Amino acid sequence: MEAKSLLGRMNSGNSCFSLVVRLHLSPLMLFVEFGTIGSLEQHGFARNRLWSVDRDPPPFPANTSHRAFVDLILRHSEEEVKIWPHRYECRLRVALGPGGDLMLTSRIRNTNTDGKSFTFTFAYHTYFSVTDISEVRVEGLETLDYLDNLKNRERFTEQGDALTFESEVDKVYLSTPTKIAILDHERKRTFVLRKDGLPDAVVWNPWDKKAKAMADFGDDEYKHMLCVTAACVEKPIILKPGEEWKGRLEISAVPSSYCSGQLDPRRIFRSN
Ligand SMILES: O=P(O)(O)OC[C@H]1O[C@H](O)[C@H](O)[C@@H](O)[C@@H]1O
Repeated sequence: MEAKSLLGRMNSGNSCFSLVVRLHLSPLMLFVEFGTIGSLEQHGFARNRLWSVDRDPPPFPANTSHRAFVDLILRHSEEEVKIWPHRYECRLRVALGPGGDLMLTSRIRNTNTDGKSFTFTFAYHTYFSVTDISEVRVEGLETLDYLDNLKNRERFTEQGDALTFESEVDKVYLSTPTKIAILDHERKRTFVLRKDGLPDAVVWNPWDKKAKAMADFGDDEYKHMLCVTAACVEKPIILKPGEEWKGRLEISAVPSSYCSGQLDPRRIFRSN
C-alpha cells in the first residue's frame, strides 16, 4: 500500500458535522527521525515505504465499540539495512468508531536477533481541515515549553491563553496533556485529540511564503489547514530485542463551540 497522500474522509452520518482528516500518511506515521535532526530523510523512512495489509489481524478487544479497522504492517527490508541496520515490526491499526471517530494505534517491536537495542522517534502527522486558520484556536498547549523549529529549536515557554495563528508556526510542544482541542469557530466544529504514549505535539502551518515554495502544497491551502502532530520527539524511545512500544491517537469531531474540559465528546456521540 502506498502510504503517501492518503485522504481519509469520515462522515458521522449526522448532518451537523463531518470530519476530514488528511492522513498525508507516512505523515501519519513517522518513524526513526522526526524532522531533520538526523542524517535520514525528513521525518524518517517509514513514510516512504510500501506497507502491507495484514489479512489475519489480531481481534479487537471485546469491550470496544471500534469494529471497522485495518491493520497495516511494515517490516525491515534488505534495501533499508544501510540506513537502519535493525529488524523490526511496525503495526498500525486504523479503526473507525460508530460516531465517526478515528483511532490510530501503533505497535513497534524490536525483532533483532543480534541482541541490539534501537532508538527511534515517532509522530502521527495529521493535517486538519479548518475553515479559516486566522479564526482557529488550539487548547491544551498554553503555558507549555516548546522547541521552535523556526529558531534553531531553541526552547521557549508558551504564554497566555489558547494558541491562535497569524503567521508561520513550527513548534514542538513538550510534555503535553493527553487531550488537545482544535476549535474551528466559523465551522462550529472542534477536533478533539486524545493520545497515549505520545508526550509531545508538533503544531505546524507554513503560512503564505513557505506554502508557495512547497511543490505539493497549494499557495492558499495554508488558510484551511492546521497540522497538529501527536509525537514522541524530545525523548526518543529505546527498545531492547523482544520489546514492544505502543502509541495511540484518537480523533473525534464535536459539533458547536466545544471547549475542552466543559463537555465530554464521547457523551455527545452517544446521545446522537
Ligand atoms: O511536508 P512534510 O514533510 O509532510 O512536513 C511538513 C512539516 O511537518 C512538520 O510539522 C515539521 O515540523 C515541519 O518542519 C515540516 O515542514
